[in-house]
Amino acid sequence: MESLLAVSSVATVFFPLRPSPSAALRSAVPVAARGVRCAAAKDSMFYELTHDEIFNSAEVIQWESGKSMNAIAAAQGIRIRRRCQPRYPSEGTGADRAIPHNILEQIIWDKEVEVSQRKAKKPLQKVIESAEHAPPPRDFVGALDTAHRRNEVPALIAEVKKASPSRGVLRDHFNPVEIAHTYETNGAACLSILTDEKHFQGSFENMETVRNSGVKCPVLCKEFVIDVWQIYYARSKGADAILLIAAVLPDLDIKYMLRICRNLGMTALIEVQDDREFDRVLKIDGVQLIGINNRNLETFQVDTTNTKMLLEKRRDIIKKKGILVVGESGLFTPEDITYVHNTGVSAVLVGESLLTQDDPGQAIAGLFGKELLH
Ligand SMILES: O=C(O)c1ccccc1NCC(=O)[C@H](O)[C@H](O)COP(=O)(O)O
Repeated sequence: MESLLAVSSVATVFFPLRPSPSAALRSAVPVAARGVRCAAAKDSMFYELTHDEIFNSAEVIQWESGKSMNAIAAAQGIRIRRRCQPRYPSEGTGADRAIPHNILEQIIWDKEVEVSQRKAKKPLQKVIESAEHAPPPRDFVGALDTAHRRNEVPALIAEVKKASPSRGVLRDHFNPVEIAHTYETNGAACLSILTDEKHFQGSFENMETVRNSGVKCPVLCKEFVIDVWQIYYARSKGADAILLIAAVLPDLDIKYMLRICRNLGMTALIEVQDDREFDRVLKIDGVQLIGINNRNLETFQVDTTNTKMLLEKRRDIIKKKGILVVGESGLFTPEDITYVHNTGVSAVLVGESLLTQDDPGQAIAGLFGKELLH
């Protein structure tokens, strides 16, 4: 344990934005070290990681042997770099670090600044305490599964987003509560609510207001998670599920964040976009829900054949593990829905094609070619 505590104090003191060797470990240790004694922390943050889980982790061994966060991530095929202060000369400080390579990297760099500011205002311990007073979490996967069986088409996760980097403003008159209610009335199984302010014009306030407005659908916090603080914060605002993006998070972060979600009663929707990410995620125990994004978050290109290409090779393992798969992005017509359904998805995540219609809820029947039943 000593070694871990030492590691943690280095990370905490010198690299406040550094989310590694994983955000998970760095966040875990200070909580324990500061003697947080609330139930959530006791159950999920520290005490549940066994000695073997911590010390057999290849990532920790790499980290302790001097590899940087970005080097560990790159070894897993992750191209998104963290803009933490360099710890080793090999991380570089040159011009290549000053300019993000793509929009996802820009979003993550902005998120590092945002999260550190939010944490300064409301430290983890306070957020954990707030999460204990949130409304009880709802069963996200159960709602999808039930809706899928009932309607014999993929269950709908209907997205509430005002704008996106690829499309700009989708809807001038944007009332998240109104949109959420019309989605629910017209058969959405779950809601996805963008919380990123800078790039999507979303907010945690939107999500909290919708969750407290009388909707019954479970709510996904559509956020760019880089730190466990965000998971507790999302729960404190009523989220039932949260997005974890494999293109951004190394395996150890995903494992640890999954564990935190489980202990909070939340579902993690783990998003993949290519073969490598899919295979990484399938090796992680306890994954219930995987989203295949048809949109390449680095180039914005949308290609619905991505779902088919990735799923057809992995049907057996998905079935064996009982994982529910969500087809995400770029779905506009009943043919698109049938196409991804035939590839094996049980749910779809749809934003733009609904939000650009006068009544996003009524647009659901047009998208599916029939009305969805509750
Ligand atoms: O939508 C974007 O431009 C975008 C850019 C960078 C990162 C994420 C982005 N979108 C998140 C999503 O994947 C979508 O909001 C979601 O899957 C719904 O897609 P759509 O139906 O195409 O709005």
